[in-house]
Amino acid sequence: MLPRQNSVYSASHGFQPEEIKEKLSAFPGGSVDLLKQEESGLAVLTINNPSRMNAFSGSMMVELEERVAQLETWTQGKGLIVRGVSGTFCSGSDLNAVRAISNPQDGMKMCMFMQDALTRLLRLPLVSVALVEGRALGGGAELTTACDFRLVTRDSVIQFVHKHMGLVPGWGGAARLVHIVGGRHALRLLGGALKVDPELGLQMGLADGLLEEEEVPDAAGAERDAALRQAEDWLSSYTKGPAQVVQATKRVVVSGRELPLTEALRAEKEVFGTVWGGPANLRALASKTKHK
Ligand SMILES: CC[C@@H](C(=O)O)C(=O)SCCNC(=O)CCNC(=O)[C@H](O)C(C)(C)COP(=O)(O)OP(=O)(O)OC[C@H]1O[C@@H](n2cnc3c(N)ncnc32)[C@H](O)[C@@H]1OP(=O)(O)O
Repeated sequence: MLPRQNSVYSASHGFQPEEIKEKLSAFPGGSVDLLKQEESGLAVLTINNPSRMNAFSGSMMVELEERVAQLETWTQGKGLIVRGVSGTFCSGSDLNAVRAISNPQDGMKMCMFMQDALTRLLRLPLVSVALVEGRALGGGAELTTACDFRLVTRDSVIQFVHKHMGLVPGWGGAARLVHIVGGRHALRLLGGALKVDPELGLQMGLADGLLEEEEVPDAAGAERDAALRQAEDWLSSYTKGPAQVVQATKRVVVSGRELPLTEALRAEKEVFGTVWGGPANLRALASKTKHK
């Protein structure tokens, strides 16, 4: 069974998605926008709540899950860029909503909901990039870890501020961070609530690339479009070719990342069977080209 088909939680954990959605929807504001480019197979997921530094309201958490569900069924999808508007990535949960659901029961429900949504985001059979412009704080820092790669701009800061709030990550960010940078660096970032600038991010392996500012003729809007274009160019190196092959590639990596070896090998065999002798394989064999 490929990991993507296993939700993190079930009813036995008290996980009732519809009930939690209803509760979260009581905290409106902002949006999570999805733009799918059918021709290229690239999509952009935008965290859009500028008056709140792109903090996640309750309704935005619900929208995030809905967008992930849309992407889970996108058979022609190959790549995904996650970004925020107005030069900020995301400042985590909306603190107004957090205050209203600060009781243990509601906190656990929000935690399970966001862990499930972000785990499914990372498991998407698309190559995903967090385009980190400006600040990514708290849950926003956790969101960056729910993408395969992180590209940062010169002004970016990723900070797991949870300790300052008497918390630990609740959206799965700690578990993913250990996988990305290792236990020692994860303990430094969480225990010290370190501000990760591009240099530190590249040094620790949290950042996969630095997007240098491009000379652009006019307003900041064009500058941000330049960052998106650079991110798309970077991503295109990994999304060339048929969607079926790109999706199969991500699936075998997800299996290898999450499953014990024997299960990962069996999952790999399953995926291998979907592309062996497939159209792309037969075309490549027919062309007899030597790959550089
Ligand atoms: C599991 C993790 C999860 C959780 O525990 O549920 C969390 O993520 S908890 C939240 C963690 N995030 C934070 O603590 C960040 C809080 N925000 C800030 O530290 C600062 O706002 C900033 C992001 C560093 C920006 O500072 P600055 O440039 O000085 O702007 P302002 O502070 O004036 O913010 C502008 C405007 O945005 C509102 N804002 C910012 N962040 C949030 C937020 N997380 N929730 C709600 N509102 C937020 C801020 O209140 C300002 O609004 P106005 O006061 O109405 O102008």
